[in-house]
Amino acid sequence: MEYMKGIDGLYIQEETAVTLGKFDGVHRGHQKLLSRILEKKNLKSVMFTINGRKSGFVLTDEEKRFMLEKTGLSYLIDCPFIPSVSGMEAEDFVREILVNRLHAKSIVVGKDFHFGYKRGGDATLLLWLQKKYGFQVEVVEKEQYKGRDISSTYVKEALEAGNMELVNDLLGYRYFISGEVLHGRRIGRTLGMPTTNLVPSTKKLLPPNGVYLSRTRIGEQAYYGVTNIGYKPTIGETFRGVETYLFDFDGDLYGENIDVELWKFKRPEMKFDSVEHLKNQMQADIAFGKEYFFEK
Ligand SMILES: Cc1cc2nc3c(=O)[nH]c(=O)nc-3n(C[C@H](O)[C@H](O)[C@H](O)COP(=O)(O)O)c2cc1C
Ligand SMILES: Nc1ncnc2c1ncn2[C@@H]1O[C@H](COP(=O)(O)OP(=O)(O)OP(=O)(O)O)[C@@H](O)[C@H]1O
Repeated sequence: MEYMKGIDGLYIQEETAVTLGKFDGVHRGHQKLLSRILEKKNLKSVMFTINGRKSGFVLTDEEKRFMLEKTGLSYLIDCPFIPSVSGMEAEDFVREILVNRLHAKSIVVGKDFHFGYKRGGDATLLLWLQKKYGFQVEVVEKEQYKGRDISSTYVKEALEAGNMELVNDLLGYRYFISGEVLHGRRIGRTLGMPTTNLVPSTKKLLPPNGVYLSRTRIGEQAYYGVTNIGYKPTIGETFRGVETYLFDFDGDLYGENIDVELWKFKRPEMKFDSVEHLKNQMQADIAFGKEYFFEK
């Protein structure tokens, strides 16, 4: 997969099948569009992403790239929402970008897709322009879950509520947090519970602080465990971290990149009056997690 940022110098020689949108989270609805462009074997597949926000993403840019890399997508275009793009009239965008620079022969969008200056363009306009510019448009019905259209907004609502089962159903894969394993204060070790600490990107949208049942991917391996998200109020930390106790793991992970999938919310993070009480609660969390993963 080739990654391209911005539209300066943007040019793809080959003929393409393009899908357009924000694509935060690459949820099940987005995946439907993606599979349509990937089906067109005689065309290169292009995901044209455009997003104006600076933070609060279900997937960070790196995580999105990691996910899309595995799908066989040919090109990922990351276009900032700058005036030279957002100010373009819809048809100008189609002609200048999609036709002249990307050689789009197939365009796939969801039913409610809007683009161009003041969201002036939509799927109907694209259908209208098919003949004039020699491409074919496919307008995809919205993928639903329990009677509601799946959208990034829906995923974010579920995430903010800590409803990981719903988040994961909407995404069609398990929500995860990527990062490098850093050194904690090494108190975990003295508690008999060594943990992996990572500090997520400030752009990453996290569920509420608390303890979650998790599965951590490390290269080709995966380990079940329990993860605490928060500031560790008992010992008082200055940053919001993601800390995981891995079941049945013994080794050194400092410096490794890991992906922590969150499966289920267990309890909110709490401030304990002693480290001993915290330790007892952590042991109870671990016992709960082991029962969930290994005895269900
Ligand atoms: C499963 C689990 C649950 C935790 N729950 C809490 C909590 O409720 N309150 C808290 O202050 N810290 C909590 N922590 C964080 C501990 O304070 C932390 O693991 C310990 O102090 C070691 O930190 P260190 O890795 O920086 O040495 C939890 C950690 C884990 C792994
Ligand atoms: N549930 C869905 N089913 C099919 N297509 C979808 C679905 N959701 C979005 N799309 C399409 O995927 C593309 C990217 O969508 P985009 O990320 O911009 O919106 P969204 O997922 O609805 O998020 P938001 O809630 O931020 O509007 C658009 O073409 C959109 O119409």
